[in-house]
Amino acid sequence: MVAPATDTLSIPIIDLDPARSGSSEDTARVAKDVYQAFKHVGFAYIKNHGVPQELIDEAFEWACLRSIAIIEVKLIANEYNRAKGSSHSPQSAKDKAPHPPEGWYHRGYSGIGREKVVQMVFDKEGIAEKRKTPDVKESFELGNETDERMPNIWVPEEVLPGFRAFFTKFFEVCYGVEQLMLKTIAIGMGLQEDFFLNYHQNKTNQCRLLHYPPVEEELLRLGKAERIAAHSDFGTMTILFQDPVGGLEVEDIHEKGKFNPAPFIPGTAVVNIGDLLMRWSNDELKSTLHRVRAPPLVDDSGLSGRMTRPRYSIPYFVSPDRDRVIDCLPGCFGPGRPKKYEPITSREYISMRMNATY
Ligand SMILES: O=C(O)CCC(=O)C(=O)O
Ligand SMILES: [Fe+2]
Repeated sequence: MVAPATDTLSIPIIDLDPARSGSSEDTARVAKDVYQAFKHVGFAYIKNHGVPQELIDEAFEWACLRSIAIIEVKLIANEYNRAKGSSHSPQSAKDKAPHPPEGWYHRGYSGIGREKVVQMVFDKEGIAEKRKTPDVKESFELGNETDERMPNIWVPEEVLPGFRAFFTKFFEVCYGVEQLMLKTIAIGMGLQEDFFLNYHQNKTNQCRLLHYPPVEEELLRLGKAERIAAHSDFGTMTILFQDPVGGLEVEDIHEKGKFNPAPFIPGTAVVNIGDLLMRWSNDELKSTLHRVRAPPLVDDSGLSGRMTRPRYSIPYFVSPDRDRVIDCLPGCFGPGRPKKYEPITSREYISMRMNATY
């Protein structure tokens, strides 16, 4: 059943449960809703997605308290250090897992200002210009434990015991959501149900722990600082868990440049289509621009110098296996509907976009 999130917000809420446990008619109904959402909005909220709430809570606990946040980690780390008689500071813990200099090798910890998300800007000068307005965020990236091209870069076990084991499990559970979504998208598009699954065998996905520290609200509103600038995601789709703070905004499909809030809705994850699936479908499914700005004001007292609350989010980026060629899907081109894009491998496209952000 699809329900609008609010009167003004066009992102539908889709219950995945019938597609998991219902009849083939139930699955077909969910698949139709998923297809409509991605065709008309590019975004959907999914509920009964299959990631238990306790696991999500624990993931945020790691992100907020034990992993990447600076202030909170200090407290935890100090307690931990006292107990262990060791001398790790939280910053040095993060510095023990640094993101490599190459943009494409997207693993490990990136401090504030390290990554600057840009939208289709690839020339050096253009990128340098964009970097003048930094993204005020820090992140930790991890992927499939068996990925040989991009091995994970973990904070050492003795510094953050249990972190690696937890996120290895979390990553696998998210893969289950991915599989269900890929199946419903394929059915919704009239393809064999395992069509996309066959392109996503190697779990070349990426899970990211994002922390946007407090920043002066006015700087965000004036565009002098950004949390994450307007961009489209690169791969097949993104499954995003967000905290209740808010700030995620999605471009209105009918009005370029107008961004609508995508607030936290308890019990849901946000799913959006990435560029590769848009290319694959000859633009039938939309890779919609989105960004993170200041969360909505609770009271607009106009005080300057006011700080925003920190925001945490955990996106799981789904990409096709690296060597697979993404070419226009059957049924998405024909007489009077030419292919809009050249075929490209998943690796080529994603590396090109990633390299522009570091
Ligand atoms: O923090 C968020 O909600 C958005 C993150 C995002 O869009 C991204 O990392 O691509
Ligand atoms: Fe994104």
